[in-house]
Amino acid sequence: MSYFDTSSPPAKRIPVTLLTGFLGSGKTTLLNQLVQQPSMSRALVIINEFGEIGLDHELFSASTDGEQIELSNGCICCSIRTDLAQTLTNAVWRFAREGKRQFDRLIIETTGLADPAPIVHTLMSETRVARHYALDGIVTVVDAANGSTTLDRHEEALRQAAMADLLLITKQDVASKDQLDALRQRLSAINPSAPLQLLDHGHIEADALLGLGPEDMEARNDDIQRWLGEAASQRAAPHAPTLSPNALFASVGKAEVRAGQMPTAPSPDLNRHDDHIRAHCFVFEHPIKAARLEAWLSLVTSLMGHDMLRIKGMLDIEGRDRPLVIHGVQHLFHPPVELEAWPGGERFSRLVFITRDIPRETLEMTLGDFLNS
Ligand SMILES: Nc1nc2c(ncn2[C@@H]2O[C@H](COP(=O)(O)OP(=O)(O)OP(=O)(O)O)[C@@H](O)[C@H]2O)c(=O)[nH]1
Repeated sequence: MSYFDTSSPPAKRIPVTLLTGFLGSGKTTLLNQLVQQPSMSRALVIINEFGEIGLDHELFSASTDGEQIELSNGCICCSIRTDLAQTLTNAVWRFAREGKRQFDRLIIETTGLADPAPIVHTLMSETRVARHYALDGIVTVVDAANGSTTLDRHEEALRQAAMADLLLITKQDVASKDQLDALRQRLSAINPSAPLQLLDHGHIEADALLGLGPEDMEARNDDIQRWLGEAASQRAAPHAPTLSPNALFASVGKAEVRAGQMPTAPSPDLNRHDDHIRAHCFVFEHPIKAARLEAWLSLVTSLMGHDMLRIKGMLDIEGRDRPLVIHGVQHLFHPPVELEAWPGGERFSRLVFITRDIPRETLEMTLGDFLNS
């Protein structure tokens, strides 16, 4: 499949929101609030539990119209992926009346210990699932009081934060201001492209969680900038290391950019526990040759896919007038989306990578080699 081929846009599929977050972070509390809202009235909810007792199932007050299914005795990220695929495939006819599907949106609440990646793979690469469903966004809930400790101790929590399209911080009422500030900074360093929002006992407009992928932003050009992250809206400083006459490189953290400083790597202190996870932003001033970038993406994602947590980009491709938006999770890419116009009239390519244990230099050198070959 070409990363840049927009000739046959996919048929409209059921958008899926993956709701993740560590144990006790507040996922079910949020779901309980969400399903009361009108925009969720035709949502099907799948709750994955770990262990034999379906506690969440009992705590969850089902919406009046929405439906829910419980998957238990395992975690969808590992042992019951096949169950998930089967459940999703069956749901299309199981929740239908007179040949009409009764839901038009799906929310999957994962267990607190789930790595989102295998679930995303099931959604995007299992043919029978991908035919009906499309990932809309990954929403990760982080507890303000325990979040930092959890990120220190649990790789799963780090991956959940790194892969998110939206980060929601819960329990601010029981956290100190210092705890909250430190967590915000840390999350921004781990995943500069995900907006952060505070949640009070799960209260939030459901719409804030929907349409997080580029497809829905086509009509809202300004949101693309947010989707890519503030980091990606910054052109590299004039003296930033140069890849080639055509390419400038920057690796920036949201905090630094917000403060209006020069783009630099996040400070070691901020990232001391998260050394493995890094966000890298590449900025290119001149049009890119599609075949070369595609060959490079294909190589790096096949060699390092597991550690290439997210890839987002808005590209100026040679021969195209409009911006092309790409969006990948590990080695899987959503169909590319062509936007009507360049946001803010600024025509240049931005690529953001959130990686685990992939040094900036590796990306920088190989990308430079491919683009200049
Ligand atoms: N103080 C406070 N408590 C909250 C908030 N949000 C959730 N909680 C509480 O945190 C506890 C855990 O919330 P849940 O919604 O069950 O968390 P969960 O992520 O679904 O938990 P698991 O199913 O174990 O992964 C519950 O007692 C909630 O009432 C909040 O904003 N403030």
